[in-house]
Amino acid sequence: MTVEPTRPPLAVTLGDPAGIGPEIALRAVTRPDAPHCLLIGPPAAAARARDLVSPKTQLRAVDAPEHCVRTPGTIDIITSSRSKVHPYGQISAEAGQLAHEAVMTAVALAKAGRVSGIVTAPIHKEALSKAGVPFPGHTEMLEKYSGVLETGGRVAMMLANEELRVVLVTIHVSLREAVEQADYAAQLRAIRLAHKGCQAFGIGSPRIAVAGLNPHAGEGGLFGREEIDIIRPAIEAAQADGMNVSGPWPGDTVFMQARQGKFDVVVAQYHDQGLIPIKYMGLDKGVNVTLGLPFVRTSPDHGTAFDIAGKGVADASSMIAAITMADRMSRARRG
Ligand SMILES: NC(=O)c1ccc[n+]([C@@H]2O[C@H](COP(=O)([O-])OP(=O)(O)OC[C@H]3O[C@@H](n4cnc5c(N)ncnc54)[C@H](O)[C@@H]3O)[C@@H](O)[C@H]2O)c1
Ligand SMILES: N[C@H](C(=O)O)[C@H](O)COP(=O)(O)O
Repeated sequence: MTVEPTRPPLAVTLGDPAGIGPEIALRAVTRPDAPHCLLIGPPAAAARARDLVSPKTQLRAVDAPEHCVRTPGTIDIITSSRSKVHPYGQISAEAGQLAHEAVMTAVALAKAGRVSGIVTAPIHKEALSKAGVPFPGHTEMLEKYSGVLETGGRVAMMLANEELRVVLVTIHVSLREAVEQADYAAQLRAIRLAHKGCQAFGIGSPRIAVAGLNPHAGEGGLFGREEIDIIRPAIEAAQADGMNVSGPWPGDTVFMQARQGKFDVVVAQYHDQGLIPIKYMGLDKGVNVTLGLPFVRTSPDHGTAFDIAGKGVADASSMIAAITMADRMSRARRG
């Protein structure tokens, strides 16, 4: 039976063709209970993944989301013209370029409201860099391509599972740069985006905890003054704006407290401070959400896993969770 879609599909980009992205995407979108999805990526990678995880599925090339028809056993795909097969597990400029192209296509469709949101399979940052793409990851790319920067906005990375939500003050930079970048404006921006992001998840007045930068949140200045000079003033400004925010809390215990229910979200100062607690709870559970965009974007919480690509053993749970969350968020946005 063919069902005419009533709302645009979710765009699912295939990520780096040398990684597990195509296979987890195929596994996720061919589930019987999956929402309507449109794949975007290189045709050879899609066909190889289909052969690996869902050989009976037909891939149908379409040139626009409006031409998608939801048919059991068939998945629509917008393909790039090139169809070379990339060896699994190898960093290459061409694979990075193909991954980048898919994201650009998806963003253009999302900005025009022609897809309900974007779910991105993992890209390899070194491949992206080899391809000359001047962004370390999707988040920075989406901030630029979405037009958010032009309107004076910024985005933030949130990672969430069923027990914990984390928003980062700084993302893909060295630890040294993270300390430099975690200034007053960055603190306030992350707090505000965490506040709005939680509201989008239905939490009216989210309890936001801000983690300190230094051991024991600086221990009154004994281990650094960032908490006193930068983080606390930003928290006070956010409180004056009516947000339910507290801290700076010691980073080694604040995630445990949030998981126990004391906070709805933790604002973490740098990448590994925030993502280790989430990933340690299981790569199968977390979802990466970009806050501050004019459209929905989610992603699994893991990378390209070159070590297992093509072996058919990649766990698609996080990809499935990312698609489920994007579907839920896009329905909530549409009302
Ligand atoms: N959303 C994204 O685009 C995204 C997210 C994280 C990392 N990355 C990038 O991916 C590349 C590789 O990163 P990494 O090696 O640090 O982390 P990784 O998440 O790719 O792999 C870490 C370990 O977890 C395992 N693993 C990951 N996903 C799995 C899955 N679905 N099923 C079973 N096992 C899984 C891998 O086999 C590996 O042993 C890097 O370039 C990194 O920046 C991209
Ligand atoms: N920091 C993310 C993680 O570790 O899961 C990852 O690198 C993906 O980031 P983007 O969504 O910006 O590609």
